[in-house]
Amino acid sequence: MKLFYSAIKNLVVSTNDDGYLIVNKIKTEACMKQQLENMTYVNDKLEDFKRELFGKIIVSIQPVEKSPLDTGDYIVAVAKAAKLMNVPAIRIQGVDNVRIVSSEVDIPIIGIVKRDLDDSPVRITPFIEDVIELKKAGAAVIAFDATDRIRPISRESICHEIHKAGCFAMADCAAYEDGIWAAKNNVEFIGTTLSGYTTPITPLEPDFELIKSFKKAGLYTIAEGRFNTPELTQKAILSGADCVTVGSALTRFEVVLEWFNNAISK
Ligand SMILES: CC(=O)N[C@H](C=O)[C@@H](O)[C@H](O)[C@H](O)COP(=O)(O)O
Repeated sequence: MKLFYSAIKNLVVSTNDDGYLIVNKIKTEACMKQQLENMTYVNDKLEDFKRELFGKIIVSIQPVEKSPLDTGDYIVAVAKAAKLMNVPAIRIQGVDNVRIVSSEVDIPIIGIVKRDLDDSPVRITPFIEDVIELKKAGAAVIAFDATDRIRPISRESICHEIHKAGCFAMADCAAYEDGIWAAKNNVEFIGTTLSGYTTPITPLEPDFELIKSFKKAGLYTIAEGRFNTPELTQKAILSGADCVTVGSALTRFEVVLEWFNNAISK
């Protein structure tokens, strides 16, 4: 990721693969022009993508595990339907699923890998290898757990690796501080994904206060987590979200069926 490039007189300041600053003398004017073009290209791509997402629904396609619907065919079919409905991006779990969807559907993928670790509560994209494999599989954005909890690899390293791979990063946050940390680390997209999932009890409602505080801090905010009705997604946008990710309500058949069953058995 060449986002950090900047030209100062006849010097180019960049970061190497390990995140260290390197200062190079510009040999020719053409070289300087190329560096600036690279920087502009990445920034333009980001701004275009942010505009495409703005005010829209991202669809998270993560079927219930071990369900008959937990198949590549189902995920691809939903991705194709999403594309036909002009959905600007989809969120996919698992390297194989990202690979099959990216080979069959032309739609930006926010990729994640979920793992259940013995020694850490962090589940979403905990390892460097996950980042590398998601990139290879075709993810445009890689989301990761951005909470400050015990974890195998630091969130700084994960974030650095995502940018090094040439992908945009999305921080799955549980609290305001996570979003601020992410913004300081040049994370492009800030999500409310983990709010309510780092505490013993998950509230029924989504976290509208977190959306408001992210927006107030000037962060590009993706509302995610329990936006189960059109009314809640509308309230997310009115609270300042740039876009909203919906998963269960659109793609988890068994979960939705249970909502209906619970309603009539009361
Ligand atoms: C907490 C966690 O692990 N969330 C996951 C993140 O990828 C998914 O299980 C959710 O389905 C997704 O965030 C969309 O949310 P909802 O299904 O509530 O619309």
